[in-house]
Amino acid sequence: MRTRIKICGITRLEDALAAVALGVDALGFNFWAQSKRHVAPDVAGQIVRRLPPFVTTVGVFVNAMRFEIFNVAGEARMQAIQLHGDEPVGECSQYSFPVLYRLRAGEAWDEAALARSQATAFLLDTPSPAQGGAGVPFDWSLARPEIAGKPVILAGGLTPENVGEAVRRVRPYGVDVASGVESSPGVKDHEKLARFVEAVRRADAEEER
Ligand SMILES: O=C(O)c1ccccc1N[C@@H]1O[C@H](COP(=O)(O)O)[C@@H](O)[C@H]1O
Repeated sequence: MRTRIKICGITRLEDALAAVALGVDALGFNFWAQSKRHVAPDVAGQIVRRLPPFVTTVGVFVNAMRFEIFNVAGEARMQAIQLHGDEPVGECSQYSFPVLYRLRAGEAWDEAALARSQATAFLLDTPSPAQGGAGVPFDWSLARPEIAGKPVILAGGLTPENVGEAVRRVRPYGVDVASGVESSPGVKDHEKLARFVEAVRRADAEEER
């Protein structure tokens, strides 16, 4: 299986186009005002208008009100949303968008509630005082390819150097990275992007042999 790749924290068109040219599957736009990678909805919308088809745009929200999520996701032309705060998992059913729901690795989950939920996938991230994007990996033995029958997207401190090992060990549906492919917050390093994608593809190819 080809591991899907999401590059999160896009704030600039050139970074979005570089990631797409490398064949990534999804781009994340962070609408949490306190994020170092925050992007205004109109700026995100202008970037999205310049993207080719078949690239999923994901709006990242932290404890936002429903009406704000609908307004921002609409204006910025998001195709999916990521709930990355303390939202209860039942909140996923309130949206017509596919929802990536963040789980903190190592916490005790109510698997039955997760299975009943309308989450499309679970984004498994490092528990951290910062809501996300801290660049800190967690113990991957806590991860698995699926949780409650839904695909897992592995996140938290992934880099071009460690993502191959992460994919080999966890075999997640997808991987997600923000800080590990940056030169500074919100600015992607295109060489790191290329090495990240290549490391994932190499791990995928090893699995196929
Ligand atoms: O990136 C952020 O600033 C951020 C802020 C608030 C919520 C989520 C955020 N990013 C998400 O966190 C994961 C892990 O980031 P990193 O790779 O460890 O830097 C990232 O994949 C984003 O989805």
